Amino acid sequence: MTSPNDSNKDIGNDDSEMSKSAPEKQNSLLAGIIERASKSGIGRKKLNPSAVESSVAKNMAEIHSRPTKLRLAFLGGGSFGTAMANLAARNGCDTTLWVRNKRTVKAMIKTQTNKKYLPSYKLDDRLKYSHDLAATVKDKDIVFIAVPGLAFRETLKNIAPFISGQSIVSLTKGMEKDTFALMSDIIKDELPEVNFGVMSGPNLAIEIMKNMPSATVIASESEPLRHAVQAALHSAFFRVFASDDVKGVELGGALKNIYAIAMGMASAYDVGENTKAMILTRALAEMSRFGVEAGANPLTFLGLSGVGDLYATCSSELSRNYRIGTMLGRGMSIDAAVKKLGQTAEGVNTIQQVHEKATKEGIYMPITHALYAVIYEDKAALGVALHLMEAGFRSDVEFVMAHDHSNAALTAHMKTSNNSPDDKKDDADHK
Ligand SMILES: NC(=O)C1=CN([C@@H]2O[C@H](COP(=O)(O)OP(=O)(O)OC[C@H]3O[C@@H](n4cnc5c(N)ncnc54)[C@H](OP(=O)(O)O)[C@@H]3O)[C@@H](O)[C@H]2O)C=CC1
Ligand SMILES: O=C(CO)COP(=O)(O)O
Repeated sequence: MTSPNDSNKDIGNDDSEMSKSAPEKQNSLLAGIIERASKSGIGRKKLNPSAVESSVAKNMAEIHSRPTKLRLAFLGGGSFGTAMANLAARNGCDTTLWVRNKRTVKAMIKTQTNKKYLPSYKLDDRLKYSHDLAATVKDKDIVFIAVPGLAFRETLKNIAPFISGQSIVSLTKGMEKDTFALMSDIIKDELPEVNFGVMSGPNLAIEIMKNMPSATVIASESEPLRHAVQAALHSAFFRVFASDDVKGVELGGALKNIYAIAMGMASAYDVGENTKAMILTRALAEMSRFGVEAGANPLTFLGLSGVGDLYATCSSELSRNYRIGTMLGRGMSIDAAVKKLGQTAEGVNTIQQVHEKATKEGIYMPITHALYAVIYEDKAALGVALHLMEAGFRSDVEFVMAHDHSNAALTAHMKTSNNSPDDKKDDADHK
């Protein structure tokens, strides 16, 4: 099994990428796509490589010959803010990336790289950098925010004096500490007049920097804002889909971090594919159950921001949440794991928020509660996992067949005759 450190080596040492110019990188990537596309036709209808090539090339040429005139600010110089700002600049938008550290800004201007978070990737020449928050935000069409959830409210308060008609789009996949507020809630609190949206999907920043085809979702009640975000970021390598279910899209991005930690932990125990599939699918059940209680549409969880992002983060060591889980599974404490990671892992706070909220409101979230017990109550992981497996009979997809209470009664009956008082208590907690 690869260790978190091994994966960091992969991430940081892609020197061949650095030495290539942007057109060279695009050409070699295109060649790779064309080669894979033509191979995929073997044994069936053969694809004509030149047709694929000309259609992709036409798409790229169109994008670059029609640069949108959108003026964009991206706040947050971590991996995701940088990756998204780079996409927008490459699409021809007038784009400024705000970074809080003055020295980092100087270094970025000089090297056109983000040495701390994306060290191997040359950023687009047209991307501008600034340490001046007011100047970055003023006179922009859209302000994208990609700071950690714990810094989101403070960032909004700081930009509030300079907001006069700009739209705000949150790229953050977290929750506020202790308030259970999502980023859209914080925007409504701090800037009640503003037009806003949230963007979320399976978007591992490094893969985006490598131009690996990816997709995301912009959710907003405002159709013009949805279209503007699509125009700003859409390219041959990055598709932007639209939704009007803000809550559902945002919760998909925030909740999946919990299960990425669980899956990282499971991987440290070398579990099989059946087990991973069970965790992933029951995680999706928990996410949609929780989402519905919060007013989201359960079908949203079947989209890119739900199952899409859940899959990406639960299966990749590029996910920081997954790496936290792996470290926990190997016996490290949560504090030590967070320190070693040195980057944002929103799931660490989200587990606590969701555990508390679900307990208070009686929402059935067994995986979240189990993970909380292991991380914060020092319960043995294997014992907790066994206990989870012994939980009562339930229906598979609750929106197809509602949970059957006669099964719950049967389970309770079996437990009373077989199990210990502790099990009884836990079972009752879960109803
Ligand atoms: N990375 C990814 O693949 C993806 C991340 N996201 C989400 O984007 C958000 C940001 O993540 P990401 O970019 O990866 O995080 P990183 O850990 O890579 O970077 C965090 C950035 O935020 C800055 N920052 C921290 N605190 C503050 C503050 N109080 N005020 C201003 N800036 C601050 C950090 O600055 P400094 O370096 O000075 O500490 C750093 O530039 C998260 O919610 C994450 O879930 C979404 C999709 C994909
Ligand atoms: O949200 C992400 C990918 O979609 C990034 O996940 P991590 O924050 O776990 O790295």
